[in-house]
Amino acid sequence: MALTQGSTGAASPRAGRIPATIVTGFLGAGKTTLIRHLLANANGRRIALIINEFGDLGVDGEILRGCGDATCREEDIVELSNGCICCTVADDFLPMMETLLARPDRPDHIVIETSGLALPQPLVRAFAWPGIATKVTVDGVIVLVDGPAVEAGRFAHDHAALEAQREADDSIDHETPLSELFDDQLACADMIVVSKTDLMDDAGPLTARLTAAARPGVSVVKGTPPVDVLLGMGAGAEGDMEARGEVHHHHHDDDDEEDHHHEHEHGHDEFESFVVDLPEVSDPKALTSRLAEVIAAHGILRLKGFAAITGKPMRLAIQAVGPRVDSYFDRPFGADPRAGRLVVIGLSGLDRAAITKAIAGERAEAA
Ligand SMILES: Nc1nc2c(ncn2[C@@H]2O[C@H](COP(=O)(O)OP(=O)(O)OP(=O)(O)O)[C@@H](O)[C@H]2O)c(=O)[nH]1
Repeated sequence: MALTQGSTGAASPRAGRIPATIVTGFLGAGKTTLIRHLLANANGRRIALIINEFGDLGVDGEILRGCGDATCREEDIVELSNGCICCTVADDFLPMMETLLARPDRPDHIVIETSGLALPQPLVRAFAWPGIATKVTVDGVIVLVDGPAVEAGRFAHDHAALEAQREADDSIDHETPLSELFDDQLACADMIVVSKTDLMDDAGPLTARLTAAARPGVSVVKGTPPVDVLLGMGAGAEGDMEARGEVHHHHHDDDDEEDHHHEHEHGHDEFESFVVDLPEVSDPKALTSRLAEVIAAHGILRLKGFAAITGKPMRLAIQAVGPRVDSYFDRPFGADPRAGRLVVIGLSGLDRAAITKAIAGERAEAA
């Protein structure tokens, strides 16, 4: 493959740059689902996958490794487990990219799944850094939008309504970071994919709203677009940051572009996540209804992981977004210990002890 040549640095600036697609979107918007679709339909492209986990449990990596697809090779999945990319770009992301690019079997395409709470802008900007800019280009930023959630106003992006709300009540501020994050995601998008439209009566009004909020010419699509639509956009996003809401808020008159610490007010401290170990359970239905109760009682935004069910060789994958709990058997435990793990994500202030207890209560009940 041509890309492995020219390592002495004589290549022209554009030649041989590996396209990288960034997949972003809120918690549970469907990023992992879209990436599985990409991997399963890669059509011979070698895709390297970078996953920016939120929290300390590599659940998305586990889910993707569980896909059993031959194109989904273990060594092609790299996890960044230090949380928000924008805080760890220099220490974590850039060295990892350099390692990836130094491999003899360089990928044809790189796909990066950001954690549901990271801003895309700092990540895109990292591609303009020396040492990376000549080797990789951002092919496109795909923003997943959870159709039913946004339609229900859970991640409102209507500034006028929000300002009115803030004027009325200064104490409401945990909504602001969510809406800002949402706006920032939309502003950076090359394509917006609305997921879960199968659960909506009519996605038309939401699609129209998103089209109006996005940059001109950005397409808003429903469901699962073909891979050739998702990859190969050729956006060169790292060279186009002004158009993408880069300076939209915080410290926009600060010239020191490399001072990432000045951009920390984007709200990821408003969230927390923790891991609950889950011993084998006997009744999967009791488990999922228990989890639904815990989610409702504690305002949990996202819960995912897997469980061991007595008598079943397969892991029970568990996915909850808001009140909806899905479960399915994804793959055999194999050599892994037969025990479950769940990552719990919510706004800061989760009552960890009570949640852990409530989830363990299931164990006592089911036994
Ligand atoms: N009904 C329906 N469910 C979907 C669709 N897309 C995704 N889901 C479900 O929504 C849940 C979350 O999907 P994921 O792909 O894990 O979302 P994610 O954005 O990767 O989640 P985080 O990484 O936690 O932010 C899973 O249970 C999916 O099966 C869709 O189009 N329709």
